[in-house]
Amino acid sequence: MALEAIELPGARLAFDPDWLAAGEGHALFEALREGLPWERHRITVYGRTLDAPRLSCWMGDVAYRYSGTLFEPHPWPDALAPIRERLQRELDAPFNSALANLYRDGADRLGFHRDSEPELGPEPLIASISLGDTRRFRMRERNGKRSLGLDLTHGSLLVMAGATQRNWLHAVPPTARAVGPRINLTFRNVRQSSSTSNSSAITNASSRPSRAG
Ligand SMILES: O=C(O)CCC(=O)C(=O)O
Ligand SMILES: [Fe+2]
Repeated sequence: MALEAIELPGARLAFDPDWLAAGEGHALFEALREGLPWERHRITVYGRTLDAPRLSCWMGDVAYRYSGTLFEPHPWPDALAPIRERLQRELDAPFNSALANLYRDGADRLGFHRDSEPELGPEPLIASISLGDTRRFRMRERNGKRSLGLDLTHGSLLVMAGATQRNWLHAVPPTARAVGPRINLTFRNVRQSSSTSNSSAITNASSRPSRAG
């Protein structure tokens, strides 16, 4: 299948449930699960510092600040090179960074947040690849009542662009269903000039009820 638009007011979304062939996705899942230096990030929410309820790994070419912490990137693993190249080619956009999240079971989660760090620019293009067990992705309007649920299946690609981060929040809620591990990769482009400077990003990030979820 190809990328198809998902109609949502004030957002630009596209989804391809089969972006990666199943076998390629399984090989990538195993390579990343075994090979990435998974960490439990510390996150600051409303002034409190907590362990994130999932494992993460920040990769790429530039440091990145969120929820009050500056993350030095890990180098790109070989397994991601063809994925990054294909995304850049197909979406005609650069991606100098990626955040990997490992949801070990249904208790691991990500609370409602926006990917609205200033370093991503006003209309970030974010390419989100899911591997492993399916988890439900939730979107909720920031200033309205509309919401959307989307099953992010193995090998799928979700693209968030345009005003999506301005108008919508997103989350991966916990589930009581028996689910196995899931890896999500969000490819982003971080502007180098502001990513290493000043504290406005910290203030901005720590006021969001974001990553603890
Ligand atoms: O796991 C997902 O599908 C979403 C990840 C996400 O929103 C993020 O890393 O900012
Ligand atoms: Fe996000």
